[in-house]
Amino acid sequence: MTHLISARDLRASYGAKVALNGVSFDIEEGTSFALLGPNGAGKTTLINILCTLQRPDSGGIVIAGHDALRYPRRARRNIGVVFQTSSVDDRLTARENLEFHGLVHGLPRRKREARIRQVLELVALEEWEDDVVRSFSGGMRRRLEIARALMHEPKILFLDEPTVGLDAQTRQQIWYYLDRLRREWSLTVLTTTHYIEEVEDADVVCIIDHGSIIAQGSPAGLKKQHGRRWHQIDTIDRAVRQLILERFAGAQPLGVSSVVVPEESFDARALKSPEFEGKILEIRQREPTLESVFLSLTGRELRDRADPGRIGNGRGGERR
Ligand SMILES: Nc1ncnc2c1ncn2[C@@H]1O[C@H](COP(=O)(O)OP(=O)(O)OP(=O)(O)O)[C@@H](O)[C@H]1O
Repeated sequence: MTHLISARDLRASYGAKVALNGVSFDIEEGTSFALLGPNGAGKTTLINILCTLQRPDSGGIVIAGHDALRYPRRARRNIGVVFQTSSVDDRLTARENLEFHGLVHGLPRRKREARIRQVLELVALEEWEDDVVRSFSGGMRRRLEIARALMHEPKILFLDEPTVGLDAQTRQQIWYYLDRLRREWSLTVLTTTHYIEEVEDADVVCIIDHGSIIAQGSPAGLKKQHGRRWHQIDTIDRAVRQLILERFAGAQPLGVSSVVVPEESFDARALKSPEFEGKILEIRQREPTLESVFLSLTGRELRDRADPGRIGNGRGGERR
């Protein structure tokens, strides 16, 4: 097994504020690795350190076999980065932005031309290559940023909150292109997000809170190890729901007349009592979610959801 990225005991602080409190992990080649955590957890600090923009107070990083703290340039050659805030030049065309990035990385003309065609095709921006970026939508800009980050053929792509500020449909597009990169280009992709729905398809999810990693594993593994099972109870009206909310510890309302109850406080016999006769429509068991993993590890909910109304993992579907 090849570790393309290894981080050891990374620590960083801003004055008295500790942003990273001893973070260690390994990322295998070809993996999609999602760093999930609430705002202020330390995700941006970690990305900045990994892409050699910021030095940690202590710790070590090896990227593609290079000690990134001693030889940042060597490490950097292997990395493409998409930052949280837009960094493309909106006075230039899409092609000019890519051309400029290729020049900075010293790509010869022929190689540059071929690579520009390749990355524009990947993010489906060929038709707009000669348009000025100022006229692009938020999603098109983000796609161009992904294309630009790939110009110098890095092995690793870092993306800091790649979908923040985009609408639901555009977020799906971005994930479609990132999935394609992983499938077709075998790239190692590290993304940070505070949208729990967006990490369901990652190979490895690393949950970070208050500057420390609190759990790491595949989404299925994390759910199995830390998730809670719930029972969804559909009732005939709000009044019955209220009764259940008062009776079962940790119960939460759902929709108009349903309620979810954690497995440990669920009591099937109580629901068969005369009090509830004819008032319960259906009882279903719900599998653990990553939301419940976060809740059981931190005692808090990761409330800032991408789209509270959406069911599912928020990916796939839209192509362009
Ligand atoms: N330049 C800075 N000066 C002082 N404190 C900082 C600075 N940058 C980050 N912090 C603090 O360090 C902690 C980690 O911040 P960081 O930006 O790495 O978290 P994050 O998980 O990326 O959150 P967000 O998604 O909001 O950017 C936070 O408490 C933040 O307030």
